Amino acid sequence: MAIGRKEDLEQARAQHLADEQDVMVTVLSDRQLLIPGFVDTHIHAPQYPNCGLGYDKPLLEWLQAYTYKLERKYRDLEYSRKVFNAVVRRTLNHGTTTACYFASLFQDASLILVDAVLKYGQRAFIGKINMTTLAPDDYVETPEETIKLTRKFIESVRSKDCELVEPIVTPRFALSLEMDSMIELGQLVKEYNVNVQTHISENTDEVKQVNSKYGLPYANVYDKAGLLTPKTVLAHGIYLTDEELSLLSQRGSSVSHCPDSNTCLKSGMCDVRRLFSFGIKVGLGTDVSGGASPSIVSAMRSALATSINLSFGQKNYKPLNYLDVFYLATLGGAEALSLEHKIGNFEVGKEFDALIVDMGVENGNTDLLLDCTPLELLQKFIYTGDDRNIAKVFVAGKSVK
Ligand SMILES: Nc1nc2[nH]cnc2c(=O)[nH]1
Ligand SMILES: [Zn+2]
Repeated sequence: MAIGRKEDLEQARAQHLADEQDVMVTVLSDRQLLIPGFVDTHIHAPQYPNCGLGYDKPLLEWLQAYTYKLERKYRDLEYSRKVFNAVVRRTLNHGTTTACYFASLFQDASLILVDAVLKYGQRAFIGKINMTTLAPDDYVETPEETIKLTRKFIESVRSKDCELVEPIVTPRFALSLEMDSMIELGQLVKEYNVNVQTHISENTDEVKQVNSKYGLPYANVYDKAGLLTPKTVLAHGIYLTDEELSLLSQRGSSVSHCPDSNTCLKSGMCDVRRLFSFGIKVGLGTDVSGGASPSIVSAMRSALATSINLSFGQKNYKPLNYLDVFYLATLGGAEALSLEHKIGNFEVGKEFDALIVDMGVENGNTDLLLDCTPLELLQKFIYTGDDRNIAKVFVAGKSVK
C-alpha cells in the first residue's frame, strides 16, 4: 500500500504502476470517506440464528436455556453451511473485514466456517470450541477428545496455507473445562504459537463460581494454565480487579469490549478508560448472539452509550468520544488480535483492508442536508449510519462487497 496527495497521483502512477494494466482509479465524492475495515474481536458464528432472542435470562441461564440448544444443531453440516455463509456475508456487508470467531464444538462444522470465510474473502481467526463440562451430556467432549481435536483443527486450518485465516485456541470459559485440560491447551498454544480467545469476568455469578471452583481470581486461573499471552483476547472483563488488570497488562493480553452483549444480557458496564489506564489493548466485539447485532457500528454506538452512562456516576470522568470508538473498531481491534503490523490503519506497508463509506446514498437511514468535512462525515456515519452507507469493502486489496 502507498499513500500520497491527489495532486501527485499521475506522477505516482508513472513511477510505481507503469507495468500494471488493470489499475482502477476511484475518486471519492465529497460525501464519501475511505476508512480502515472494521475488526470484530469477538463473535460466535453458530449463535447468529439467535440474534434478538432470549434476553430474558442472565448469562449462565441463557447459556443453558438458549445457547447450547442452538449450538448442538451444528452436527448438521447442511445447517452449518447455511448459517456460516450467512454470517460471513452479513458481517462483510457491515464492514467487518476481520473477525475473531468462536466456531463450533464440532470439528467438521468449524471447518465449514473456515470454508465460508475463504470463499467470501474475509480475514479471520477461527476457533473450535473446547468444552468438557457444564453443558448437556451430548454437547461436551471428553478431556482427551478436546485436546486431540484441537490439534487436528489447528493442523487442518494451517494446511490450507491461506494468509487470511488463522486457527485460534478457544477454551469456552473457565467453567467449561478443568484445569488439567486448560494446561494442555496452554501447551498447544506454545507448541503451535497460536492466538487464544476466551471469556473472562462477564457476569457476577460467573465470577463467584470461577473463584469457588479454582480458589483463584479469574485471570489467575488462565495464567496458571499458560493461557495469558500477548496473543490472547479476553471477552468482556467487566469485573476484573486492579490486581487482575495488572496481570493482564504484564502478560500483554487484551480485552474485547462487547457493550451490546453486556446490555442485552444485563451483564454490566465495562469501563474502557480503566482498561486503558492499565495499558491494556482493547478492541470491540459484537458477541453475537449475546449482542443482537452483527454490526461494529452498533458496537461503537453502544460503547459510547456505556461510557457516557459510566460518567454519570464519576466526577471528572471523561467519556469516550466518536474518535475513541473509531479507534477501538479499527486499530484497537487490530492490536487486540496482534495484527497491528498488518491492518488497522493505512500505514504504508500494511494490507489494504478498507471501506468506502457513502453518507449520500439514496436509500440510507438519513438525509445529508449539510456540507460536511471528512471528520463530520465520519461522526455522522458512527452516530446515524449503517450497512447501507458502506458502499465498498476491500480485504487485502480485493473487493468483497
Ligand atoms: N457472551 C457469552 N459468554 C459466554 N461465556 C461462556 N460462553 C459464552 C457465550 O457463548 N457467550
Ligand atoms: Zn462471547
